[in-house]
Amino acid sequence: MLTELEALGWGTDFERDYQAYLGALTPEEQALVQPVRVTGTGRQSVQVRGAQGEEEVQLAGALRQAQVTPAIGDWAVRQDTGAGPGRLVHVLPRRTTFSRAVGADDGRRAQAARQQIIAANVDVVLIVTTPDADFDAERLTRYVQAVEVSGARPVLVLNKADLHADVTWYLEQLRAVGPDLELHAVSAAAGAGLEGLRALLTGGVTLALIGSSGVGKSTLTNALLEGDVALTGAVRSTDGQGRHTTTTRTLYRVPGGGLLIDNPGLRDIAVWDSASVHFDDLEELATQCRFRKCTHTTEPGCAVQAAVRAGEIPTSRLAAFQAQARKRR
Ligand SMILES: Nc1nc2c(ncn2[C@@H]2O[C@H](COP(=O)(O)OP(=O)(O)OP(=O)(O)O)[C@@H](O)[C@H]2O)c(=O)[nH]1
Ligand SMILES: [Zn+2]
Repeated sequence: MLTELEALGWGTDFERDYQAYLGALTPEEQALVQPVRVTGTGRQSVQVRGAQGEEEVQLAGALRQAQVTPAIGDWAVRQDTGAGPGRLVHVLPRRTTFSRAVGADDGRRAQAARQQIIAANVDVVLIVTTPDADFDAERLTRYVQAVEVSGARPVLVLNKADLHADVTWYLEQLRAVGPDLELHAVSAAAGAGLEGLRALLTGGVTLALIGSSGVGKSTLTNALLEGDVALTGAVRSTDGQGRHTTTTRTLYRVPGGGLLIDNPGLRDIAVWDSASVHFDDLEELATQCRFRKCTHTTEPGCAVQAAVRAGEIPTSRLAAFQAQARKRR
């Protein structure tokens, strides 16, 4: 049996970072905090879920000052405030991130450009396509690369398989896109082939869907969630000062297990900028390399190479990390 936190995607990596955070607190302070996952985001507040259930919380002043913006899927630290809703005091390092540059072309200083995280800690991304005029193997290859760079695992899904008696040609094309990738042919509308996708959602796996408009992402989401959600659930509530607030919940628990993020920004893969990915996990690992200026190529005692060899980090993600580091030098 999974604990409530594990069912939300909690694991040893987050536990380690959380313990490190606790280490800097007094025992009195430690007693006031719990880990929570961000399930919805709004202008002034975020929706979180932890062992105690779901709640809307405010950001601590220190987080605002540091311009830390919790993203959907983030693991964060909630602190009791004594009365009323809690507040978020810390965001744990992200394992995977999808981000895009914002503010770069709004006519103001280029330095004002910053990264907006679209989603954090996604484990598996379904790249959805259809056996029709939308099918484009080259575009699918770019999707696969973008997903690998984020640190998540891409899975190919041919939806609307019911459109043809025989989809063999499409499946062959998809196999060529990623010979090692898991591949599923489904019909979301007919509910066919969904067992294979449900099998991906064991434990606390977090899934997201991408693909062009009209390939059936909403239909697939509804099928996986068994119509169990008020889709694009706007959560209206009243904060500690009696103000009305709205957060948009986009991380859902799937009835049979696992979690699903359905986020408009994530759908719009056209705006993804792989040069702007964050590498919190790799930067943290690099602090354990024997040499401070390790390039993570052939140095002995390289913690990053060790993680790649252990299969914890995809090679493509390390390559993207090194390319970004070269640009900075
Ligand atoms: N034949 C067939 N049609 C499907 C299937 N799944 C979805 N559709 C239809 O395809 C159309 C688009 O489906 P959506 O789920 O809205 O697609 P989407 O990817 O969410 O589109 P956006 O919201 O624009 O990104 C709808 O008319 C669905 O009924 C399927 O398995 N077979
Ligand atoms: Zn190294």
